Amino acid sequence: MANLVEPPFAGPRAVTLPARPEPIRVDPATTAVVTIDMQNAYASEGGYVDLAGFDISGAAGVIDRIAKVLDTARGAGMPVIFLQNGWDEDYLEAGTEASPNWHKSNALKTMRARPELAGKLLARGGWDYELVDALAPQPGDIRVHKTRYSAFFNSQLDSVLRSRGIRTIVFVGIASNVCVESTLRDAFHLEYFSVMLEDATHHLGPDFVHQATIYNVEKFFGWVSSVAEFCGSLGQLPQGDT
Ligand SMILES: NC(=O)N/C=C\C(=O)O
Repeated sequence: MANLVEPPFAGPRAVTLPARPEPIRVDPATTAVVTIDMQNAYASEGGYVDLAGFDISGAAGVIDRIAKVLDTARGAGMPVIFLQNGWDEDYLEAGTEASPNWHKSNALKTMRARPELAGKLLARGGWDYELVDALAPQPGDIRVHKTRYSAFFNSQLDSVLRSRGIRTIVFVGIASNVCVESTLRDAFHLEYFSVMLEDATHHLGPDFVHQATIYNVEKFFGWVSSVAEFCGSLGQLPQGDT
């Protein structure tokens, strides 16, 4: 078996999470689950990425598996944080033509190509921006707004994590190759340990981009595990014992 990774802040409640390239000790007292952009935009028919022509057929299974992860995390006393991507209803936060976001955002491009959608995609307050019904936040869960691919950029995420003593992040959500990977890379540079649950994420684009993200995480930025391994390891802790 590969060497165990045991961060020095892993305390007495830490469990061993089977992961690649090595198993890693995960302590619920210093770990949070960060759920990236599980909004109608990214996971529902008629949402932004569906309208923009991406295949979202894998999203339904991911929603079910994330629900299991969140139940297990809450039972173990780990914070659950939901990121929501988008902008204000006037799209001021999206930037102007002087921003690469204006040119690269497929939501903005889709709305420019289809004026009947103007104001509907990723606008705070609208259906597209809302989290999918099956992952409605529970009391104690935290919601954080983000305006670019990395959830750390210009958001409250770093403060929310640091103020709770969080050092390890378990990543789930959509899309593995865009916002999950962007955020996980920034997490590495901010000295967080990151674990991506590969079957609780879904990608935008061909399957090889998902595989490339898995490779990048495993080789350079963190650890890769699965929903079954996470729920099996963290689920063995006494419920509610924080
Ligand atoms: N949540 C994401 O990974 N988003 C990817 C693309 C976009 O928001 O346009």
